[in-house]
Amino acid sequence: MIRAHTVEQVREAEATLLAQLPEGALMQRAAYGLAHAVLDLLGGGYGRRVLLLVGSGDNGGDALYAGAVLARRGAYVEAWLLSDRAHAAGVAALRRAGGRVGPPQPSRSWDVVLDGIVGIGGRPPLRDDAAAALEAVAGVPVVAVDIPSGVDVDTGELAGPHVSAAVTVTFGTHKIAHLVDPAAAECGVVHLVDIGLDLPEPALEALQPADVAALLPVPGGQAQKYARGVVGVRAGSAAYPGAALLSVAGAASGLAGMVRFVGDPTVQDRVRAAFPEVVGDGRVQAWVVGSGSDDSAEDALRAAVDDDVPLVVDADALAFADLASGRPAVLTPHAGELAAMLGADRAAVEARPLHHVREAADRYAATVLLKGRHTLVAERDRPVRATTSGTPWLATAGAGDVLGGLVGALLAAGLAPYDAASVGSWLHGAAATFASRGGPIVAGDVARALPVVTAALHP
Ligand SMILES: NC(=O)C1=CN([C@@H]2O[C@H](COP(=O)(O)OP(=O)(O)OC[C@H]3O[C@@H](n4cnc5c(N)ncnc54)[C@H](OP(=O)(O)O)[C@@H]3O)[C@@H](O)[C@H]2O)[C@@H](O)CC1
Ligand SMILES: [K+]
Repeated sequence: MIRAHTVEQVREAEATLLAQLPEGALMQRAAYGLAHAVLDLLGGGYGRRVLLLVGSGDNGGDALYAGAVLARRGAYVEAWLLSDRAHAAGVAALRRAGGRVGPPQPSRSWDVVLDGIVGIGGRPPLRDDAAAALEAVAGVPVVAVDIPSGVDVDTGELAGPHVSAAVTVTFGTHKIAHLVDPAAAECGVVHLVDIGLDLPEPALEALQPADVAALLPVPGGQAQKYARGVVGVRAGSAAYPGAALLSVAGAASGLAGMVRFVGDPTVQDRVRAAFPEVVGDGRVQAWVVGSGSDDSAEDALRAAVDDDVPLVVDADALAFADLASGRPAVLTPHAGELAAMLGADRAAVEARPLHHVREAADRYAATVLLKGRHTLVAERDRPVRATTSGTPWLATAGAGDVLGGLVGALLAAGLAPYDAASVGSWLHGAAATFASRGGPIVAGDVARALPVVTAALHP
């Protein structure tokens, strides 16, 4: 599991550890980890040209000490101090190691910039001098120290000019901005340096393959189809038959024992032709409702709610999500749908996805899965789960229908809504990555890749 903590949690853990260690020890751990990540990125130190952007806090201190390590490895290192209160011992260490301190020489070109402007002590927006420094080095790859300066650490929101990093080297634990967009998209590859912090329950987490493998219901030797769970799909319409086919494709991933389909008769024929294993109405352990349902969405959701089993509420049915409130249910909006559910603007949801997904989980008393580059799953009193599997090629028509069906299958198989949503989202992203191999995909490819990706979890 990748765990992310708030600034306050990190500060508390840091204080405990600082009291037990000699002065400066934590910063030395951080700086060594940082320097080695830079050496990895550059393929060595000798002859490389490194510019440090140094603010007034310990984030700048990390950059200065890492700069000293790099200078001792033969790099040419210059520190551009953005404050006259830069970390004094760090400045002295860099000078002793042969680094130069002062405004950068205009003619010089840089292999890498270390962003030590602000870390977890920064309060966006960045000050003008810091923003001007970033402009001056535009185009040079940046390694962000702890956090790309200018992003909001605890929310993942952006506020004005900020660093776009190739690599972010963070310390002790991930921070929320490393996992939540739009900030997460500015972090590049995130590298965690263990500095020995003892941390509480995280504010946010991201499942890793081993977590998904542990949560996934796997049939035992005595399994039979009904006991493995039956998932029902109420989706599609004469106008949108494809949505039904893709929802069923996700549901028929093999993770539940059986799939039922209920819907428009013409759509039903097409579903049966494409999926001979799918049967008609009857008892289910979970319903998936809404994609392509057009104006039958409300009736379909009411019928599903009457069965009193866990639900996936998707697409057209989200307009009636109140019906699922307080029930075991996963609501699966994209940003536009979530905006409509909350009476907000789509742009506001995209700028503050974490805030809005939490608000929806609270308002609807349900599990809310907000689709996006890093999908978020929120439920009251639980850490939000961010999905980091996936590929940009997954932004394709019908992919959401497959996801809804898949989450429904996991609910039917016995996972609680929070786990079904986050495990389903992870598998969906992993299947997309597998199917894509770096190239374009369609939604059906994602569904077809699900069994392979699932099998790979239990080698
Ligand atoms: N926690 C840990 O376990 C460990 C932490 N470590 C490191 O310490 C870092 C935290 O250091 P920190 O607390 O000194 O704060 P930091 O992020 O350097 O910035 C604060 C300074 O920035 C300034 N400033 C504020 N807003 C600004 C803005 N918008 N634009 C421009 N400037 C702004 C503000 O200046 P002032 O307002 O006082 O002028 C303030 O003094 C952490 O991220 C990690 O790198 C590791 O060494 C070891 C383990
Ligand atoms: K930084």
